[in-house]
Amino acid sequence: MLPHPPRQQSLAGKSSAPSSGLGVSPRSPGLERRRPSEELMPKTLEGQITMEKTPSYFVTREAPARIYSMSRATKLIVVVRDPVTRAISDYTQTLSKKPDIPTFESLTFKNRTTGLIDTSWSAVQIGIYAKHLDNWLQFFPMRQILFVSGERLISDPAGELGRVQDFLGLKRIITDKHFYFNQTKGFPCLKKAEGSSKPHCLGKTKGRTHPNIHPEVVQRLRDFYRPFNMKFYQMAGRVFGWDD
Ligand SMILES: Nc1ncnc2c1ncn2[C@@H]1O[C@H](COP(=O)(O)OS(=O)(=O)O)[C@@H](OP(=O)(O)O)[C@H]1O
Repeated sequence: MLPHPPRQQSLAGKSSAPSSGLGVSPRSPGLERRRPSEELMPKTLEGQITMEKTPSYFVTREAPARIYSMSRATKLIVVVRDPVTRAISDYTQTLSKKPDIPTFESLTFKNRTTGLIDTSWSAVQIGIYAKHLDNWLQFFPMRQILFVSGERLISDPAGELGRVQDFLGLKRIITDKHFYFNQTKGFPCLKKAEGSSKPHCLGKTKGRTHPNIHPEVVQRLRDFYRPFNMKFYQMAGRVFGWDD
């Protein structure tokens, strides 16, 4: 027998495997979190929400049809950030695992002289959000998709999570009171971790220092993404302000 379909799905970011989420999930009543890599999706009972997080789904061509055939009522949450910063972040993550890879600049351009961008490089490709969203809209209406601003998640975590809770039809349990800004980490952290009375920040792999990229390269990428960003704002019904 197939497991009961999850009612909620979350897709964002870089990694291709299901992962434990952003670590900011004080337990809401009825919110279950499991890792499908470890066990099958559990049955979802009345009043419960089942959640799964696989960042690469957002950019996987087959994912919308597969999720739709499992449950067309699935709600989708995607964290998006400025695609230029995202590409640099993606590169930084790869570099930390494989220090011998070519420079960011050489991977970005197909032809450095003409400034032609290599759109087949995944770090560039993933940031073309409008294109990926198009795929999802073939199956799911916009009202079932929530885009969370990666920038606001840092500057106003409670505000962004307020939107998430509303979208899921949950009471606003996570508020400003749950966060503090950790100066050392340079990011918001939880005052109390789940099931503990101690503060909790995300790990060392979140919030790494990015390498300095030549401003000309950054500008060329900004110009490249601008039209896609504009299209994306229109489709998503929210201006993320990446080109201000
Ligand atoms: N509170 C808090 N603490 C630390 N980091 C935070 C936080 N909120 C958002 N971020 C941003 O999350 C980025 C890492 O998320 P990833 O996209 O790599 O996650 S995942 O691998 O897809 O699970 C990470 O990107 P980098 O700065 O490039 O490391 C952060 O900018």
